[in-house]
Amino acid sequence: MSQNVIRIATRKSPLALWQAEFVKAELEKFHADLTVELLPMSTKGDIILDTPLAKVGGKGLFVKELEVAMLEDRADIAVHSMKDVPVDFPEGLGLEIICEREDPRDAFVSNSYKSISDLPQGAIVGTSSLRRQCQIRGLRPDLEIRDLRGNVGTRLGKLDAGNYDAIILAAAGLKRLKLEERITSFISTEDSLPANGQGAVGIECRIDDARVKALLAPLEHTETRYRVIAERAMNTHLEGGCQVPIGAYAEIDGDTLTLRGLVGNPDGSKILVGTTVGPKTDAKELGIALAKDLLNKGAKEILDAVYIK
Ligand SMILES: NCc1[nH]cc(CCC(=O)O)c1CC(=O)O
Repeated sequence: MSQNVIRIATRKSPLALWQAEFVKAELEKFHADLTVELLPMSTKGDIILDTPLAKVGGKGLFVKELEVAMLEDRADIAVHSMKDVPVDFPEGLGLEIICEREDPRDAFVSNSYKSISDLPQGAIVGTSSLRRQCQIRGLRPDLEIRDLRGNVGTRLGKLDAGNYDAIILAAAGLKRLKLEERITSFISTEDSLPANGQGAVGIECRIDDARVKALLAPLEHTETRYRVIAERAMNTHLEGGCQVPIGAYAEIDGDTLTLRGLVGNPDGSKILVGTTVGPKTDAKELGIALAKDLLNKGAKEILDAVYIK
């Protein structure tokens, strides 16, 4: 590849394109003579739209095609929402960069009600995330959760069509798409612990590509990396894919990292929580320690029951 071009493999959804454009702008800001090209493509996860995500299964539904493009040298990098990035990477590829995190919270969106607690008895809430479903049902067992698929615009359209009383989306996605005014209220991380990596964008590339790695280096955000490493380590140790009711959220104060974790069942009748605190440089160990703590409390039985369904 010519010395001053970087090709970004990206999904075609508005959010994926926003993220790719964001990385393009950042790269061009740091490297005045660099040309950044976007290579938009469809992934299996974009094509299978009529099946609930939890049933489609398969890690990396949204990333495989992008990875093949990098391995075949049709693209140099791929930009991902960290919460959708699988644990393992194909040989030759790695997650080189984690960019600064956007708002990690879940957002409550409704045309009629102000918040989860404002919803009437038996109201219908849209989400396809077992993690969100579990925590909402934990707060309000009377609510009815209905599946909600599609990209952010499609989901808002289904709310506006009257199919739901409220829907839950990641605040980061709405903010990035300049749809922040659709957020009725933010759900605190106490009421809905975010998914590991939520709100953070990561960049994958060929691990032996020194040229690209040097160009990407200024986009790294160290604090976000520690937080995401801790969250992902917890998830990995629990053997959680992206479609399980697991929440993991780390915050840093000075050199101290506090990681909170949650495992539950989809109907919210069982919810386990735990916290670990330690030096941020031990991020991975803190994540594993919290996973072990949750397993000791019975997380495995809860997760096994979810996987069987
Ligand atoms: N699961 C899809 C997905 N992947 C990343 C985001 C939002 C942005 C982010 O978390 O970085 C979303 C949408 C949502 O969960 O509402």
